[in-house]
Amino acid sequence: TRTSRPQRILKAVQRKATVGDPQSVITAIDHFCRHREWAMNVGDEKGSILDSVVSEVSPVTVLELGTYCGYSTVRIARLLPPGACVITLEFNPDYAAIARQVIKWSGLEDKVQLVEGASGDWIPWMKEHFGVQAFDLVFLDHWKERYLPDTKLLEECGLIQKGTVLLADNVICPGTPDYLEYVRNSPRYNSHYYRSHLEYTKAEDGLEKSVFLGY
Ligand SMILES: O=C(NC/C=C/[C@H]1O[C@@H](Sc2ccncc2)[C@H](O)[C@@H]1O)c1cc([N+](=O)[O-])cc(O)c1O
Ligand SMILES: [Mg+2]
Repeated sequence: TRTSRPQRILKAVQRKATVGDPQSVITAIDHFCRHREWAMNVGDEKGSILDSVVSEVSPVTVLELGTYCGYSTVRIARLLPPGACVITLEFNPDYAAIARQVIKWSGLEDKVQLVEGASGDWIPWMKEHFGVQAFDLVFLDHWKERYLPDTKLLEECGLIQKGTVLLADNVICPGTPDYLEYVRNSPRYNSHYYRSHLEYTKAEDGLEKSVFLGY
């Protein structure tokens, strides 16, 4: 049967990128998705905003919800200092298998912990299983209807503390209205919208950065 789109993205990485060079992996995926087949990576334009937030926060522990092919995982991990890591949750085993190979090709496997499973099942175990005290940065890019329930779950589990930064993709397209309403109206978050475009297109989209102010 036909290969899957994630398999074709991995092939593009293996053909065009240099092992151990994360930037070449990012460039290969962006070129493939801009000129061959669109795919739901955060992309180069929103990716630059993601980079600036990661650099500004300089996080020790990052949680990514929704790995897909590992594009944003590589973008985040390449900016982390030694000792810092990103835990990324992926529900689909086929996507997870591709992402592991993309992350390995970039040479960043030591900074990444890819966990197969659903965010709702894994978040309550984060402290016990990974020894996480609280996340410095959370990148939300999974099922859009899970953004709000998972944020509330992270709060309940004490994984969001004063200063934790939430960065959410697709708050305009496909859109996460209930999440946006929550973080923008809650007195416990300071929110900012970074206007941009849906990856590889001219449609509007953006990232919402929300800093937790504590209880
Ligand atoms: O639907 C989108 N993203 C959903 C992403 C979902 C990813 O997260 C898990 S679900 C999961 C992972 C972890 N825990 C629970 C569920 C899926 O297996 C997929 O890898 C999307 C759509 C568009 N678009 O234009 O249509 C653009 C984007 O940038 C998008 O991110
Ligand atoms: Mg997205």
